[in-house]
Amino acid sequence: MTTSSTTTTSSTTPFPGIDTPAGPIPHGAPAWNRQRRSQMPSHRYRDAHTRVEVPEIPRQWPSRRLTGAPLWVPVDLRDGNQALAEPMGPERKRRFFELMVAMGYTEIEVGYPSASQTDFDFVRLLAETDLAPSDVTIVVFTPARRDLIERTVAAIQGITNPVVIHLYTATAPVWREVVLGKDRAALTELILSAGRDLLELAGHLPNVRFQFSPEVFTLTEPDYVLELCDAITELWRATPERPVILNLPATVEIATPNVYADQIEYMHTHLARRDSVILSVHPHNDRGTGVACAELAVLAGAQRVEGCLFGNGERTGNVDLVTLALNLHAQGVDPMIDFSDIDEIRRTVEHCNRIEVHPRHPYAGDLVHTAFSGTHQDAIKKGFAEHRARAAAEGVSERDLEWRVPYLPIDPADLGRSYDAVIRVNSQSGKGGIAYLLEAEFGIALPREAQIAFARRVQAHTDATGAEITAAELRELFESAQLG
Ligand SMILES: CC(=O)SCCNC(=O)CCNC(=O)[C@H](O)C(C)(C)COP(=O)(O)OP(=O)(O)OC[C@H]1O[C@@H](n2cnc3c(N)ncnc32)[C@H](O)[C@@H]1OP(=O)(O)O
Ligand SMILES: CC(C)C(=O)C(=O)O
Repeated sequence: MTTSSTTTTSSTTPFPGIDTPAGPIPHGAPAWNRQRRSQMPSHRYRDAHTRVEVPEIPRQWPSRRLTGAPLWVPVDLRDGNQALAEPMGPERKRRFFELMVAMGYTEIEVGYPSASQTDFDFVRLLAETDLAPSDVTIVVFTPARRDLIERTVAAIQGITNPVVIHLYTATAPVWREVVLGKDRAALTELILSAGRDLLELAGHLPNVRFQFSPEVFTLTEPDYVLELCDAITELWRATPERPVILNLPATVEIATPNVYADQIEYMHTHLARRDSVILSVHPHNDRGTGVACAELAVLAGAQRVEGCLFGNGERTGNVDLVTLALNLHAQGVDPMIDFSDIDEIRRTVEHCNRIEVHPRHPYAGDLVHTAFSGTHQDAIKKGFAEHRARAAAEGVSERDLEWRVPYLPIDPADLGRSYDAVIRVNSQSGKGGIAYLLEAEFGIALPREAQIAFARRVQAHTDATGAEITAAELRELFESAQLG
C-alpha cells in the first residue's frame, strides 16, 4: 500500500462522484472532506449499469412491507457443499438433513447426484428409507447435459416424496462467450433441449416438478432472460396446479440491492404464466449485501428464497437463511422455522461444514447478546428491570411480554440462550454493568454510592490488566475491597 500526501478534493462538491439528491455544496472543499486519492486500480472495473441493462420500471417494492415468510429452501447440501474443501460424506450429509427437517424446512436441495457417488447415494438413501417425512420436497440439481440428466433421474427413482428437478445453465454474455461458446440462439436451444430431456425422462412422474435457474441472471440481458424463462414454462406446460420454479440467482453479487430488486420486479411483472410460476431468488454475498438483496427481492415479488444456514457457500457464501428468518422474527413475523435452540443448530452446522460461525454473526455468534460497554450495560440493566416490573404489573409471563430492552434486538431466551453472557466487564464498563453482574451472579445488591466507589476499584483493576474480569474475580475484588 502506498500513501500519497496530495490532498484532492472537488471544488464543487464534498462528495465527489456521489450523486446526492441535494446536489453539490457550492463553497469548495471543506476541511472535513480532505481525503487522499488512493492507489487502487479501480479504473479496471465497470459499474453494474454499464455491464447490463437494468430495466426501468414503475417500481413498487420500496413502499411494500414484509408481512410473511417466503418459501425457504436451504441449499447447504448442494451449493454449500460444493464450496467446502472437504465435501460432506454420508454421516455429515445425513446429520445436516435431519437438522433441517427438525427445524421445519419442507423443501431441501439435497445434492447434485451426477457430481459424485456420495451425492447420488444420499438421494438413494432418501428413496430407500423414511428419513424424509412425506411432506418434505426433495430438490436435486443438474446441468443441461443429457448424460447428467439421466443420472439425476436415475437417482430419484422410487422416491415417493414430492421431488423438484432443478436445471441450470449460465445465461450472461461473458459466460456465453467465454465458458459455453454459444450465442443466444444456440444457448436457448441447449436449454430447451435439456428441458425436453427432462420432460421425456421425468415428465410422467406425478410427484416431480421442474425448476430452471438462468445462472448469472443479474448480468443477463432482461429481454433474453425473460424470453428464456417464458420458453421454458411453456415447454414444461406450467399450471397453477403444477407450477414451475423460476429461480433468478445473483450468482455473483454485482450491484447495490435496489438494482436486484428492480431486476426481480421486472421479471415478476413481465413473466408469462405468472400464476403458474413460483418466483425464487438465490442471492450470494460477494458485496456483503446478500441479506438485503433477498429482503428487497421478496418485496419485489419473489416468493421463495434459496440460501444456506449461517451463509456458507461459494466465495463469501450464499445468503444466510438464519439471519433472514430471524430478521422476520424481530419484526413480529413468524419465520415458520424453529430457532429455539440456536446453539445446537450452530454446533451441528459447524460440525457438518467444518467451518466456525463468527462470534459477531447476527443472532447466533457468541458475542451478539453481550455488552462490554458501560452505557449499554446500564441501559440493558434498566431494561431488564423494567421488563420484569411490566410483566408483573400486567400479569403476563416475561417470555410473552412485548420486548423493548435497549440494545438487545430480540430476547436471547427466544433462541434458547441464557442471560449469563449479556453483561461482561472490562475497562470499557461502568458501575451499572458491574452492579448487574454482582447481583445476577451472587445476589449482592449495592446501593448507588457503593456502586460508584466499587466501580473505581474495578476500573483500576481492568485498566491495569487490560483484560476482562470474570464474575468470580469481581466477587474476590469486592470482598477484598470490603476488607481493605
Ligand atoms: C453457480 C453454481 O453453483 S453452478 C454448480 C456448480 N457445481 C459444480 O460444478 C459441482 C459439481 N460438478 C461436477 O461434478 C462436474 O463439474 C460435472 C460432473 C458437472 C461435469 O464434469 P466434467 O464433465 O468433468 O466437466 P467440467 O467440470 O470441466 O465442466 C465444464 C463443462 O461443463 C459445461 N457446462 C458448464 N455449465 C453447464 C451447464 N449448466 N449445462 C451444461 N454444460 C455446462 C462447460 O461448458 C464445460 O464444457 P466443455 O468441457 O465442453 O468446455
Ligand atoms: C445455478 C444457481 C442456482 C446457483 O447455484 C447460483 O447461481 O449460484
